[in-house]
Amino acid sequence: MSDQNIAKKKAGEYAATLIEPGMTIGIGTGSTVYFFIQALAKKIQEGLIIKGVPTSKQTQELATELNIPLVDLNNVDQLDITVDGADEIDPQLQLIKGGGGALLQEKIVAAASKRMIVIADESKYVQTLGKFPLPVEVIDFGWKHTMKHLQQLGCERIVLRKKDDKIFVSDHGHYILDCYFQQIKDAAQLHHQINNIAGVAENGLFINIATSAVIAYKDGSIKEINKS
Ligand SMILES: O=C[C@H](O)[C@H](O)[C@H](O)COP(=O)(O)O
Repeated sequence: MSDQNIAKKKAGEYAATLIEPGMTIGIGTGSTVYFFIQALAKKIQEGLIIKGVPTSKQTQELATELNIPLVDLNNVDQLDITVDGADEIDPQLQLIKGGGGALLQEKIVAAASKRMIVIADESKYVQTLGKFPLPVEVIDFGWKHTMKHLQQLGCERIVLRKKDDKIFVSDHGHYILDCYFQQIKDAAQLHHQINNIAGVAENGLFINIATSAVIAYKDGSIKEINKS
C-alpha cells in the first residue's frame, strides 16, 4: 500500500473510533471514506448498532455489501455526524469536494448533520483553496450557457467532466463542470455567486459545514483540527 493510502486508512480508522452506539451517521464517498466504511463495518460485526445515510450510489452499494444498516434521509430527523473526505481543506475548514462527483448528495447529507468530520491525508490540507479544480454540478439542459456565466466569475479554464470518453453523469443525472480558479480568495462569496447562476445544481465549496478535520501524515501522526 502506498504511503498516501496508509495515511487515508489511518484517518478512516480513526474516524470510526469516534462513532458511538445509537448514532445516525452520514457516510461519505471516496477512497478515504472507503477505509472508514471498512472499519465501521467491522465494528458493526462486533455488535455496534448504528444507522447510516449514504452520500452516493457507490457508498450505498459498498455499505449494503458490508451489511451496514441504511436509512432514507427523509426518515431521519437529524444525523448525529457525517464522516466524509475532501479534495482540499483550508485552515478554517472550508472545503472543496466533488472530485468523485458526489458533491450534491454529500452536501445535503452534511447539512442535515449536527457535525461533519472530514478525513484526509496531508496532501489535501492547503492554505488557500483553488488549486484543485472546483466541481460545479449543472443541469444538462443548456449547460454551455451555464458555463458562460461561470466563466464570468474569473476561472481561467472550465472542463466538462468526462469518464471513459463519455460525458460524466452524476448520481442525480447532472453534468459536472470542473472550474480551474487556481486561488479562491473569498470562498463564501464565490459559493454564493455560483449557486445564483441559473442551471447550477450545486458547487463543491463546503462553507461552514465541517466541524472538524482529521488529517493523517506520512510519519504516522494524526492531527485533529476543530472549528473554533
Ligand atoms: O465526490 C467525491 C467526494 O467529494 C470525495 O469525498 C472527495 O473527492 C475526496 O475523495 P478521496 O478521498 O477519494 O480523495
